[in-house]
Amino acid sequence: KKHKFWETQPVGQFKDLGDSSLPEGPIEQPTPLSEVKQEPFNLPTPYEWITCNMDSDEMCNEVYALLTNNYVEDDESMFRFNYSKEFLLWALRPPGYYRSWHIGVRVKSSKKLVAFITGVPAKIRVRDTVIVMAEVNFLCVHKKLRSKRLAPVMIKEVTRRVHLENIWQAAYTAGVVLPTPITTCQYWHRSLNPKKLIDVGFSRLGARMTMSRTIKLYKLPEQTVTLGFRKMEPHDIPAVTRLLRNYLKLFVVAPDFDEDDVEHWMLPKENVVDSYLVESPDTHEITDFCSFYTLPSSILGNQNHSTLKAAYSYYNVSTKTPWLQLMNDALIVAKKNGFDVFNALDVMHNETFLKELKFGPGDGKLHYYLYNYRLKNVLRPSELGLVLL
Ligand SMILES: COc1cccc(CC(=N)NC(=O)c2cccnc2OC2CCNCC2)c1
Repeated sequence: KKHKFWETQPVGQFKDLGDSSLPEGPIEQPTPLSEVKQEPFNLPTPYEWITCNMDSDEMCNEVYALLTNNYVEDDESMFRFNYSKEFLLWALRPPGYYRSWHIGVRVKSSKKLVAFITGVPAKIRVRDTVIVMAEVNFLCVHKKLRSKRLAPVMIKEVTRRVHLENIWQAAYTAGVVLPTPITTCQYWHRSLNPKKLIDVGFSRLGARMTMSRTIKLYKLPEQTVTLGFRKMEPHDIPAVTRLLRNYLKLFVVAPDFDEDDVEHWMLPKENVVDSYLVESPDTHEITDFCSFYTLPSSILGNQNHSTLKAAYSYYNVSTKTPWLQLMNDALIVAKKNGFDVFNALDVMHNETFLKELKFGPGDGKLHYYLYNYRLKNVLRPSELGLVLL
């Protein structure tokens, strides 16, 4: 039976897809906190829950090792996401985070960490309503424990802990189709180091293309071209917040960032997130913004390379600098910082630059989901203003 678990959950069900009588909004009403299950769900006997204190370097190392060896791989199992420790600390400790939402499963006898799931709180606007949701991420079960039905109980446990904080909605993504996507995005890749990408099998040499012709095709200038293009700094937080809030209004689902959020999510952090802006030389107005996060992938089984250094497009705003020029400057700085590839989803206005800047379509899709919130219609990716890590 497909989706045995998801058919028991308050999510849009495939059978409801045609039913326009169902209203947009929460599927289940909040329950009184006294009625939320107070004790953790039962795990199979050999396992126990552990709340992962990411402030502990030892625990952070264990989480890092579990994900490095057991997290998401591409469809051909050639690459595996290799989130860094500093990235995980950034991703899991935003303003207002709950340590209790960093959930591990370990073997009672050996104390070995064998599974993980997380939530972080986020203010997300859906049309005109701002809702505090949990962004659920990093669901990982050790390769040796797959198909033991651990994932459903981990999802129920993170949901229970989210409910205990009086939060009733969540947002998450998956590479697989579950009931029911609010939108399905195509991912795109822009080669920055085409020789390495072809060596490791990420890309293939185009038909009638030589390696030197391919290198030439993807060549980028040494310097950015936009006057006033510079790294974001702390004093830019108010202006970047205004720019982002004004831009994200355009989308049906988007984060409702305040200055504390912008400080955490957008200020440059080495090896984690890069952000640049365009400050008009005469008026000193901040007119444009671009950002990307650092998510390397382990290369599985290649003699010459062990890591693919990938940049992932994050939030970008163009009000004066043309999209093509702004994003080409982002590619230029990414190349200068040693990234091998620049990835982007076809969300927001990204489709305006993807083809022109020589992005190629990836071979997979990323589906977005809301938990306990029904949308009347599926969204186009260009109506989505939310990028999850
Ligand atoms: C290149 O190494 C990979 C290692 C594992 C999986 C994939 C394919 C893939 N599944 N890619 C994405 O999901 C993806 C492609 C473009 C932009 N963001 C993405 O995912 C983000 C957002 C969701 N959480 C993972 C990172 C690629």
